[in-house]
Amino acid sequence: MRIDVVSIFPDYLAALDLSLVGKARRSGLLDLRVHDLRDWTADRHRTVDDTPFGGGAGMVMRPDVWGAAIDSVLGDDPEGHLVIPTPSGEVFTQRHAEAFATETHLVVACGRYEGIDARVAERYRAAGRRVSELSIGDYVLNGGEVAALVMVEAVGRLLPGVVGNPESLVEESHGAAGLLEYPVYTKPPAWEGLEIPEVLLSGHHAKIDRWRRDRALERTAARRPDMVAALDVAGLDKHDLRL
Ligand SMILES: COC(=O)COc1cccc(COC(=O)c2cn[nH]c2)c1
Repeated sequence: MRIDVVSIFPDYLAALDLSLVGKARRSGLLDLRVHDLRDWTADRHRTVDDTPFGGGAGMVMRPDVWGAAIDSVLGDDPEGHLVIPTPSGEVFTQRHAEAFATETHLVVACGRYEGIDARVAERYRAAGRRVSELSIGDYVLNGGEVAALVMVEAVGRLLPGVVGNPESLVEESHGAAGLLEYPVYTKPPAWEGLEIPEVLLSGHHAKIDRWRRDRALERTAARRPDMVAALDVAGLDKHDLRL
């Protein structure tokens, strides 16, 4: 899989040289290329922004510079999917990460200032290309780079061969079950006077699985009522629903 990230702060993406994503790059599983948007400017000052039509504070990123950059990294690849992190986007979820991990080419455009001229997304949609404007959460960042790090990590770790034990990808928060993760424990069995739940020492796997599912349901109900609403109730037996 190829991912191109375009930013005026390419060094921000240096973290992607580390750990699992870095390993995936070095092993060739992930072809990640980071680009400086200013390489596509045509003026001496390498200008990427200008004042907003209609007035208002702040600056808007120019469509001509972004168009040149995206054309260059998308090339004539019909599979290329343009992803634009933005506070006003659809929420990026594990479902998006799973879908993106099956694709061949993502281009992530990192906006700054007040945003990218809206005609950029419009132009690529009109040209029949897939364009996704995605938010990583309800807060405002100074630019799309942090969101790009989030998305590249969430997608990269799902690529076959990146995570040593694929089993560890299955039983996860926001996984297919749509529940939050249950609490986890390791040695020592007693720490600061705190014990671990007895059932986890029982070796009784059916009871352990039930205990974990109950804790996941409890946590999801307490912390993410929105996820409970989306639960496939039909998939839960009466025992689960007693919570
Ligand atoms: C069409 O899209 C754009 O213009 C994007 O422009 C901007 C402008 C400022 C900041 C950002 C970064 O995204 C977030 O802040 C963000 C994403 N998720 N949660 C917060 C992007």
